[in-house]
Amino acid sequence: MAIGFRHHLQQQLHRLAVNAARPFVSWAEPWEGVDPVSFFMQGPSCGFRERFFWADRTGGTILVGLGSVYAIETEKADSRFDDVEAGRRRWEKEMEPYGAVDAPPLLFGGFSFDPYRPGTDIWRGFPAGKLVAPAALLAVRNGKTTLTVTMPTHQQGRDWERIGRLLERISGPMAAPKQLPRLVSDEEEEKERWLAAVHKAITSIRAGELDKVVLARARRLAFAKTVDAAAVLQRLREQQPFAYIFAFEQDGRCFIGASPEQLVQKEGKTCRSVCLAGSVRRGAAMEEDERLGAWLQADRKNNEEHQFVVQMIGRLFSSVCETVEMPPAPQLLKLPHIQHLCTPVVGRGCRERSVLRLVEMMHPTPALGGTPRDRALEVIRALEPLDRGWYAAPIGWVDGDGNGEWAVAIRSALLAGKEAMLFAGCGIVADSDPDSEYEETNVKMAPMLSALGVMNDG
Ligand SMILES: C=C(O[C@@H]1C=C(C(=O)O)C=C[C@H]1O)C(=O)O
Ligand SMILES: [Mg+2]
Repeated sequence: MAIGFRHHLQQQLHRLAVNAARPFVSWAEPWEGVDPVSFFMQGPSCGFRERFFWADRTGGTILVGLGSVYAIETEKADSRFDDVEAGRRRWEKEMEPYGAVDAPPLLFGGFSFDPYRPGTDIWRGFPAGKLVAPAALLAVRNGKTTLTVTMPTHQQGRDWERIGRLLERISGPMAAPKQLPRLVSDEEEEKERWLAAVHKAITSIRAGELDKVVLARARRLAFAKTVDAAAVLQRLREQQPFAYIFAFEQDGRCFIGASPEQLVQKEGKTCRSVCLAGSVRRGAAMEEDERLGAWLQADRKNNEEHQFVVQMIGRLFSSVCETVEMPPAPQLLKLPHIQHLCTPVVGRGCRERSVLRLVEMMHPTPALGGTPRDRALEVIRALEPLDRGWYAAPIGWVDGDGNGEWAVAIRSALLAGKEAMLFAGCGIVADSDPDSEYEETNVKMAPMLSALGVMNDG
């Protein structure tokens, strides 16, 4: 079956390439029975140096990409969104899609949190902005799986060889992801220093210098062996069913996570977002859990944290959409380790053509930066010693029409060889208590710790 399929694909692409008027062609073909994580796993052994994984909150859309046939990368802080959007438009013109119409080729991408802050070596390969068109894309939508292969028309050799290998391997018996290695060290920023930074932020807020700022901290884990991204991905999929599961890997460095937070989705003229801020842990028994949830919904400090996000996203959607709908009071979003205040927002009659424009306007929302935005970014630069890299920044995909979905890359870790760097932050407002905020960041690291096999929470 694999040989027949491979031949068929190659013939289609060859025929298209010969007649194509544009520099790239793609062919999409239904391809049932392939597991997305197994597909992801095959990347390195087939010679692909880039891998991408995306599953939306419902698990209804799963996108897995291997390789890179077209990439847009920018380090320009002032123009990064323009650069990336210009690259997307160029892509739209240079690309001829054929085959199954419901599976168009797309670009995976990500941005750094703060391009004005000098980057450190740990985030090598993760620039201020990047979009990549994979050579092979596996897409699961509405229960149907398709493979889309994208090739430059002038030269198909190297990537074609890799795809041939991929088709061969994926039809054979599947290996399981590697076992997770043993933890050998665990370092974090000194707790007292972080608490002092939070204390300073509270003082500035009470002095009226700003309303809210999000401060983050990191934890560096070292393992006895290399951490297999596919194994972590598999566990995240099992353990975090209502989160966006994402992975963005290049040259063996993989940024991975399970984020509950949608930044923005655009589908035609409809756009959606979720305001997420205000948190408490889950209770051990149902009664305690409900009590904590009711406390969160009534708590003034958490509601204040939340309202800054609602105001900003509501205002922004109103400026680009004809109508905006949102519930009058926040709902509870319950995840395995944590519960949040949550306000979904829907905008109709959106005037922007590309989701990337919406990403640009929205990042960073007060859920990850603060209010007012510029003042909060200054406070983060002054008080946070961390290089956030792509943590707390937009990650997602866009297609040739400008539709796509982006999440905020939180509950995440950067995997590099035997090391994993975990990140978590929390919204500081006038009524914050440093010790409770510290505890909140611990709860937010639990999903990644559990996926890495470091925390056993059954
Ligand atoms: C910053 C993070 O989470 C954000 C902060 C929240 C809060 O402070 O209550 C809640 C959800 C997220 O918007 C994180 O998980 O690292
Ligand atoms: Mg909070």
